[in-house]
Amino acid sequence: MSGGAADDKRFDLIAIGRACIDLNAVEYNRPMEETMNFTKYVGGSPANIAIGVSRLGLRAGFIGKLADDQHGRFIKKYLSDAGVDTSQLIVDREGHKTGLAFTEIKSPEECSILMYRDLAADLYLKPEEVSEGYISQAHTLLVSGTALAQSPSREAVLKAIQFAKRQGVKVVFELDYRPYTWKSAEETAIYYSLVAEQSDIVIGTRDEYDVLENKAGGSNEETTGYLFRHKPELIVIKHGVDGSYAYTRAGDVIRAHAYRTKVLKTFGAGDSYASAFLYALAQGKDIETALKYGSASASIVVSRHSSSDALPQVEDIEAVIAGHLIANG
Ligand SMILES: Nc1ncnc2c1ncn2[C@@H]1O[C@H](COP(=O)(O)OP(=O)(O)O)[C@@H](O)[C@H]1O
Ligand SMILES: O=C(O)C[C@@H](O)[C@H](O)C(=O)COP(=O)(O)O
Repeated sequence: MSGGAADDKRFDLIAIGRACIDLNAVEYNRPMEETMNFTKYVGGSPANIAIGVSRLGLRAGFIGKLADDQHGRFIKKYLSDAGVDTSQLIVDREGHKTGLAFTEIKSPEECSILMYRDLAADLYLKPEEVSEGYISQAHTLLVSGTALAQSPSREAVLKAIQFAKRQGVKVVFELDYRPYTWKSAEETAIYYSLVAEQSDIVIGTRDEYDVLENKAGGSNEETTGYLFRHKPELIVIKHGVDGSYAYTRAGDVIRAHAYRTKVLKTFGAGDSYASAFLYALAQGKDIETALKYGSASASIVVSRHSSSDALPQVEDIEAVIAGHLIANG
């Protein structure tokens, strides 16, 4: 994955999946039952990642489906203003709705998300709405695991991956597991492993890899031993505030620490991490540096209110890395 001056590609990264609305509690340190005010932001993991890489200077596009309503139009404008190409954002004509995520900030350690995703428009993206020509214009296709939860979005994503492989576009799989939309653990593991085995890079938390492998308490060694028998060349496994590891097919293991910060809430960490990590790789930085970019970006976002508006600029990330305050280090 690389950008650069003599580049015949139009995009560094195209993300596929959901673009939704986050409603983040304005009153902190309170249960949802007592929260009266929420601020509206664009949300949805792949949308956040597209916004994140665009804010860092990469050329990003998005493939997805939006509700034909005020929320859908808000999302499209926000993505477009953030520099993300929205030409492949299809407007739903069948009455489906924008997915909503209400966030609860009980304490900096205790956050949760209450999702309203019945009939969410993003899950109705159809295979015939995915363009091979569009995907061919990117270095990287970023796939979100949640988009595999239901048909026809599932088939649309599988087709996008087929196109990417045919066009020599790298596939990055962000596991992005949201239990709400899946029917069973077995179903999730089948589709997660199917896609992970075909991807060039896989990014997820330790818990998400356990979902992929349909077992509890798995180890990074078991996960990498399994996935390196397939396509992946790089596997990133995140362990929350305890940091993260990158494993390469060549056998390197690189550890990154989390950066210490004043945490407001924990959600948004994963999307900011993925966007800055992928940005750094696209800039040709080594994996150790890319992990630092991801960790630094996440430390910034967990100290701010949103997961999208809060995504940082390159200078903010580099200032954190230069400041070098490591959590649990
Ligand atoms: N409390 C925290 N303080 C600082 N950085 C954090 C904190 N929690 C997570 N991070 C950073 O965000 C990264 C991703 O967090 P994690 O919780 O594993 O992912 P996700 O948000 O996808 O569940 C971690 O590897 C770490 O660098
Ligand atoms: O992914 C969603 O639909 C909600 C997100 O927009 C939300 O901000 C969030 O939970 C981000 O999660 P994370 O980056 O995986 O922590």
